[in-house]
Amino acid sequence: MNPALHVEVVQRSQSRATKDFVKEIVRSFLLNFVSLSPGVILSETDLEENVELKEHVQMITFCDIEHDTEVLVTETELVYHIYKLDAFGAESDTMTDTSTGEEFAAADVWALPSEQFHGLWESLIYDTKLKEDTVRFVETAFEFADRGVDPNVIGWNRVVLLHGPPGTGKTSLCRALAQKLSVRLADRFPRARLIEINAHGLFSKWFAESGKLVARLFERLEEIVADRRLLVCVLVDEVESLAHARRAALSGLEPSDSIRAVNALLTQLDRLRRRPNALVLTTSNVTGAIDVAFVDRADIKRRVGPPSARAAYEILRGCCGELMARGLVAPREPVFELRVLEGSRFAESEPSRASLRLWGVAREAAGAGVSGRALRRLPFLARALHVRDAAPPLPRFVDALGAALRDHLADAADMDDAAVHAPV
Ligand SMILES: Nc1ncnc2c1ncn2[C@@H]1O[C@H](COP(=O)(O)OP(=O)(O)OP(=O)(O)O)[C@@H](O)[C@H]1O
Repeated sequence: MNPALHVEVVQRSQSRATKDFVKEIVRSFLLNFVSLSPGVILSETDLEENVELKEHVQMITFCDIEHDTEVLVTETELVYHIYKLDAFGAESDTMTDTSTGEEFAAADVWALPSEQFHGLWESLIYDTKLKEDTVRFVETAFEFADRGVDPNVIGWNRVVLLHGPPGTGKTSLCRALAQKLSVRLADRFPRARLIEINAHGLFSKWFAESGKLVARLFERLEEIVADRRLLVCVLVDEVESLAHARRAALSGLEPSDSIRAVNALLTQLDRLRRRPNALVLTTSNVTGAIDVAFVDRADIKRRVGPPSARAAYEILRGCCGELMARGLVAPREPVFELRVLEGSRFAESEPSRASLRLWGVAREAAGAGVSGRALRRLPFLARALHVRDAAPPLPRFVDALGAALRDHLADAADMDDAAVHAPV
């Protein structure tokens, strides 16, 4: 038997059916298939001919975690995850600065799986198995916690550190990971929350009060993690800012109670990671050692870099698809998958010309180390600045993307220049 294929099923919010019922109708629907392709998503239009599915199911995703290629239904165990999306978005856990009465969002709290993060996982494209490996790491860590494996005997913990240059998708990947875990671990944890701590804010403007704010924030967190059936993912973005704050405090630039506040936050996070239902997710733009002990001990440390040429091509291909679907680039025509493009059959042929040019843009972007964030902005810049007609054909739009990329690179070079010549 092959490794399991995970089938994620989004149940419609208004459906009152039980999970077992939904699983059964999806299972019998999938009996019609001989093989399934990991990564494929069946949306409303694909499901509308089946009356029951149409009523209860919004989307079915075959996850690409274990498999790269098509699998035969008869030879693969299908593992079903049925869930509804939370439509409410984040609630800010606000606190009040007692000295001024001002309100401050110390953390944003999301109920997972959230509608807001739906599709985020699929939208992140890396050439390596970064996403898949990270899920496996965290799942294994929860399995060890479940079985009570002694961390003194075998080194493992539930602290994730994603580090790398800005705009490479670290924060998005943390959110997507929390969402994925809420779906995959639903048997163990029927409910899940993502808590994004506003560490930057806690220690910049609110220094005088930050000790009290940290204490209150963690009192709330303690209440939340006390529920063992709740998965609690705590995200601390730009964790190096904590180390900076502490260093500034130690060097006498900041008042001494702020040292205590930063240390309190670190101690609390350290304590939190020992709770069997908690996961601490951290990101950093600094690649070297970060002066924060509990992060140093993170077992799940991954470097996230700018997209490779292949990943950049996939990102831009998705962008072109979206603009064609919205009628902003017309007519609709295929942008080929890279492996199809690489097959000799398509090389240099008319239908593949736009794709080949897009591949050229992707290679240029990757060669210059353009981030995923900047890549996702290129289509907007191309459309705003480099095409005049309402709906340009794809080849012209791809040329505009190339022009937008060159603008971006020239701007980046200007900024570097300005940084070099800026007064110190
Ligand atoms: N590899 C990628 N694939 C797809 N999209 C990406 C990729 N990298 C970045 N993006 C997009 O770039 C945007 C910025 O991502 P995000 O804020 O998560 O990056 P970050 O690394 O946390 O940045 P920063 O360090 O500046 O906070 C997101 O919209 C994300 O979708």
